[in-house]
Amino acid sequence: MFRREGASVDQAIAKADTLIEAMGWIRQFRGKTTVIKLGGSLLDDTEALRHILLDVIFMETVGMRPVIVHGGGKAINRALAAEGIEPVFIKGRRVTDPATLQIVRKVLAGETNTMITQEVERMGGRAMNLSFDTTCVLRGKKLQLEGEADLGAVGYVTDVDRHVIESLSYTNQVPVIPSMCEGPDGNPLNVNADTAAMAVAQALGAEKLIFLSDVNGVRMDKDDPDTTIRSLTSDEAKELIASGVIEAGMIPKVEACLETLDRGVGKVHIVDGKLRHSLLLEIYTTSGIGTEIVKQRMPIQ
Ligand SMILES: Nc1ncnc2c1ncn2[C@@H]1O[C@H](COP(=O)(O)OP(=O)(O)O)[C@@H](O)[C@H]1O
Ligand SMILES: CC(=O)N[C@@H](CCC(=O)OP(=O)(O)O)C(=O)O
Repeated sequence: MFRREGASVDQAIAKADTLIEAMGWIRQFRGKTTVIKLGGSLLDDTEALRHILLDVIFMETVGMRPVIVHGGGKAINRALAAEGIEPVFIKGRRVTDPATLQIVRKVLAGETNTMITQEVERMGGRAMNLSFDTTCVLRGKKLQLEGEADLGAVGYVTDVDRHVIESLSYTNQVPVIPSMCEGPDGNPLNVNADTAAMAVAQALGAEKLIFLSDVNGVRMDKDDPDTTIRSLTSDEAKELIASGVIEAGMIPKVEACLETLDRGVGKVHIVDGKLRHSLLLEIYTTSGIGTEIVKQRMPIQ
């Protein structure tokens, strides 16, 4: 005879309660675009990546419109080392000579882009790679940092083909975009992935831009997770860059946040992608997680 187990019914009710609780924030973000920047620091961690992509598939399934922009700095460094090429960075940007550019293209627009897209599909989602080599959606110009040496084939995005990206979102596919753009002469330029994500978020009028990295936000001591700063204003962030507290790969990330805020987005978050379900936590908790950067702090009433 069939007998219901009390405990399993209770569990099922708890799960149903969770779904109902989620309804508010699903409604809030349904039909809205969230740009997720996936740092190369995370892409090596298969478990973390799997959980992030599951969150992305969930978001897409409930009608949010996630768009992935990814880097791959660590994988590029490995591929360069295999060829005996020493990486050189200026203010967090890779100096990109022709040999380096070839490797960046193979790793970013080729291997990494394909791997993320295939992983989404393998887990039951639908994704489309919008790589420089397949469907180019980012165009730009060569970047020259003020007072710094020539960076080579490094660019910044000036034009985003939002119609291609949106048409994928509207047909329930997750666009996956590597951080390279086409220069004015039709040749590829290497773009820092944080700045590429910023450009995409602005062009799409995204509701949110989330930087997923391997750290739980901006820290006073970059090696000490207990020194994470929960909230920073633009001015405070600039001071931390000037004083050297924010360095290396965190510089372009924070600069991208500042520029996004300057264009009218209310808040940008830097979140630890290794924390399980960090994406969903970021979206449905009021205070968010990681470091939030705001233009100005609201006065306490
Ligand atoms: N003040 C800081 N707080 C946190 N991380 C920092 C800070 N300054 C430098 N970093 C470094 O920035 C790294 C994140 O940037 P990056 O390596 O480019 O990551 P991603 O691949 O996610 O873009 C961290 O792993 C950390 O080593
Ligand atoms: C110009 C420039 O620096 N391009 C970056 C692109 C990849 C990237 O930004 O990857 P992360 O997100 O892992 O840092 C590079 O070559 O490393």
